[in-house]
Amino acid sequence: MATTTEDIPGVILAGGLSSRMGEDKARIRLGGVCLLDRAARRLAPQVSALAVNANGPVLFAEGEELPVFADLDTARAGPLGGILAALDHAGKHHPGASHVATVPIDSPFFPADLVARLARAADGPERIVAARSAGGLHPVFALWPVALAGDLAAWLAGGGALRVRSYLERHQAREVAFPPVETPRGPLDPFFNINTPDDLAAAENWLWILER
Ligand SMILES: Nc1nc2c(ncn2[C@@H]2O[C@H](COP(=O)(O)OP(=O)(O)OP(=O)(O)O)[C@@H](O)[C@H]2O)c(=O)[nH]1
Ligand SMILES: [Mg+2]
Repeated sequence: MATTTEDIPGVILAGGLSSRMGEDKARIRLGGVCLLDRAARRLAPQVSALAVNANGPVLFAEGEELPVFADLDTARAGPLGGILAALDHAGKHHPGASHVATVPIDSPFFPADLVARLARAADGPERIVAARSAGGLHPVFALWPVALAGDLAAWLAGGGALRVRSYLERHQAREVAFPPVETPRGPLDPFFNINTPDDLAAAENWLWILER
């Protein structure tokens, strides 16, 4: 099976607490554009439909109204809670889709060929495929089989580890390696992640370098 991107819906994971940032990361601006709009712009051309997982109000600065859904359980289960909600959403709204693509809200430079390359590595309807770079494994940048919705729900309900990595190991996920982005100031990890105000300042700097 080589999954094509023709029927892979995408979900932006924005359901976290943003505690290290101190304010909702979906709303903070990078180069004048809020992170939610940046993620949507980058993921939209790669997927068949786009939606947002969030546990609070969502504001679309660019006027685009995307479907928004919360975690199924009010107990915070970390990113896996958002991924389960994404599988549930896909099962209801995209019955032909075998996989859902997820990206986090806080990594604005992710590859334009992310979903296509992950999809090429999906060799079966129950295969999870996650992204890797020189910085390590990035388990929230992944393709998730809709068929695993029940298994993931049971794993979380049964007290399974909340670490996404543990779930990937359980299912022998495949990994796809992505190269660094070459810039005049050296290599940039395409999965650079904004968790703190310092990270945001560093991202502003990378954006300036990339847009020169
Ligand atoms: N749905 C959902 N998503 C989550 C949860 N926790 C984290 N995420 C998402 O998982 C991705 C990685 O999250 P982190 O950057 O580690 O955590 P965060 O909650 O955003 O920020 P911190 O509170 O500073 O750790 C982001 O896309 C988050 O929105 C959760 O409990 N539920
Ligand atoms: Mg993060």
